[in-house]
Amino acid sequence: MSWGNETTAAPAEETNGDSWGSDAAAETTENTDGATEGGEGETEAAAPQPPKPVLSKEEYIKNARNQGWNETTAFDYEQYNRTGGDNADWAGAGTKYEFKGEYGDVAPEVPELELLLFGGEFQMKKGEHYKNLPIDAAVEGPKKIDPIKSFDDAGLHPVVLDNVKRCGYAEPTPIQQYVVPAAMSGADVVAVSQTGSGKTAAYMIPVLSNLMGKAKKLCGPRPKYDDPSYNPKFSNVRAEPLVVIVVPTRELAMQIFDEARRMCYRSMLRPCVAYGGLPMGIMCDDLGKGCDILIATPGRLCHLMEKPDLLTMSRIKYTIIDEADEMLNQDWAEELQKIMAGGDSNDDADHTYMMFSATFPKEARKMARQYMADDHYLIRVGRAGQAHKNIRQEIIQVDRDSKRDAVYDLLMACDPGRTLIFCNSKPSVDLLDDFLYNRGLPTTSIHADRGQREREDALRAFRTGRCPILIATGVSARGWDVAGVQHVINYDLPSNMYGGIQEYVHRIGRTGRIGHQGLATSFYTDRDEELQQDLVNILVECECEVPEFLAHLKPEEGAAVDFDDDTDDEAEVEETAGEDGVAAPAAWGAETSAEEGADAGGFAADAGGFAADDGGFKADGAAAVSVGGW
Ligand SMILES: Nc1ncnc2c1ncn2[C@@H]1O[C@H](COP(=O)(O)OP(=O)(O)OP(=O)(O)O)[C@@H](O)[C@H]1O
Repeated sequence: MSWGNETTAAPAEETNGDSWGSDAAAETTENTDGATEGGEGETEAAAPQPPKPVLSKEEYIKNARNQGWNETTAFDYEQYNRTGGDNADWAGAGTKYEFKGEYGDVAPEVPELELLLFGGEFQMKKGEHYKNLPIDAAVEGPKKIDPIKSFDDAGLHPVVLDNVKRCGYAEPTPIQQYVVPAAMSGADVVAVSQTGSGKTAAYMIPVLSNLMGKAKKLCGPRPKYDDPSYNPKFSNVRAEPLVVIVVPTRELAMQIFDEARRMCYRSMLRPCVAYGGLPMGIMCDDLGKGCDILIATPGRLCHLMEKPDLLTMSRIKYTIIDEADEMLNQDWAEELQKIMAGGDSNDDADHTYMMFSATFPKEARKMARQYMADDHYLIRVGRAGQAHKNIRQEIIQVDRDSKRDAVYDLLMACDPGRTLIFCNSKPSVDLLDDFLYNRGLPTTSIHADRGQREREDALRAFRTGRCPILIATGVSARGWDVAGVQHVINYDLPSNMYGGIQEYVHRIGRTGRIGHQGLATSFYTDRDEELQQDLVNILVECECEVPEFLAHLKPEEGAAVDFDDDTDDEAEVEETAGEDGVAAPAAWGAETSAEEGADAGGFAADAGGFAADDGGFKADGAAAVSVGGW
């Protein structure tokens, strides 16, 4: 596939990353100064590589075009100071369905908006390797959950069901099968499943469905547009949301806002978004038109909570924390405390809390419990922190000084396609962007020191394929869902200081989403030793090749991988406490099979799957159900 100008507008299906790319990694190691293919011994024995010819800028550009990479797009950074950037709208000001008072129970369709929300050629479609997603679910909670087998049988509000179909969600993913009924029951939920497994819709669908039936009664105030004294400058109302969804990054807030706009289409519920960098004027104007669902980053939300004329949290019924382990991090402690207390609504018995993530280390699990009702559900598909087999992981040993050349060679050896490159520091992002751009590659970059306009433009350029190579710091990329990312490159592996193995799982999870395949290549240097055992464990679990230089860390033939983080002490205690035929809690790391669930005296629940050969799930998943904590 080429990335010429025509291809940038190609439908997502054509660029869905299903190809594993070429054998680029192997080729690269041969091409790269100082980069090695094999073990340390081999490095020492390798003959010195002849120096590479230095090409002129024009020659580099020509080579990049010959390889199929499209034209580079120069960003005029001065422009941001002059005009505020490109002329596209702020993502936070995205158009949404505006329900009018005169509508009856069935609001009319708006074809242009429908096209905008659901017809996006860059919206992700389910991939053909969907059946590779883990299906084993472990559920702990007050009651047995009957997983939903289809959205039609889930008892959803018809408007939500319609919107689910418009999104092209033919059947619920494994995490949705359990979370939808649990959340519809009004219970608190903690849910963990792999990257790209549909956690956003898992909470959005049941929560909006629950509210839609009572929307007329519950919706927050709206300006009195038909009042003769209405004045757009002064007639704004206070935002009184029913749902608050808190996410750690601005880009994720915009993305979840998009999902909320889709699911609220033709309903009375009005979603708004608040994130740092979005001009206060635009944000307040939108909040002032009425807000029922608020998606926000923690800093901006806390800021708004101090302005009671703009926002009250007193009517919140659902508080949802996405990327919960990141949000439970000490860095956010103050904000999270404030948000979870929720102003005057905290004692409201009618208040549901939910937390979601792909990773949930022990420490975060302990903290999460303090916010949840005693009878909350814990729903886990696969192991917490598990990557999945749709991502082929390759680790290349590279000399630290040769990384730039190595990444250039790697890109030039790959089929052009959306590629996300992670560095650990902002200066590294800038330097690498300059280096690759000057070699004719269509790069753009994003990190926390960039202005919001630049960040939005960079992500838009990446999404549309205008700049198919995006270089980023890791933390900002949690949760990103961009169609057609076929390659993730860890230019720097995330050492423990940068989030360690959890961060690695989130980063590589930007590819291989919802049944697509993808490639993740990581450069390993002598500084990455602290990560080596965790890396090998993940590679073995996902049946990826362990490179020769790490082979000594593989578990003995036939031995299970030892994940240090599998169980909670509390869970171990409760394992002996099964009562009335109800199973003890499933350990965090353990796979729970139907047989195991049944043996443990639990309910062996059908995962509600579909035959594997039609691209769906195998119907052999199970849930061990238990009472108590996790
Ligand atoms: N039932 C479904 N059928 C098909 N596609 C779906 C379904 N549910 C969600 N999707 C799509 O799957 C993609 C991934 O979903 P989402 O971003 O919610 O994953 P996630 O589990 O939150 O990932 P991460 O842990 O990386 O944040 C999205 O593009 C979404 O539109």
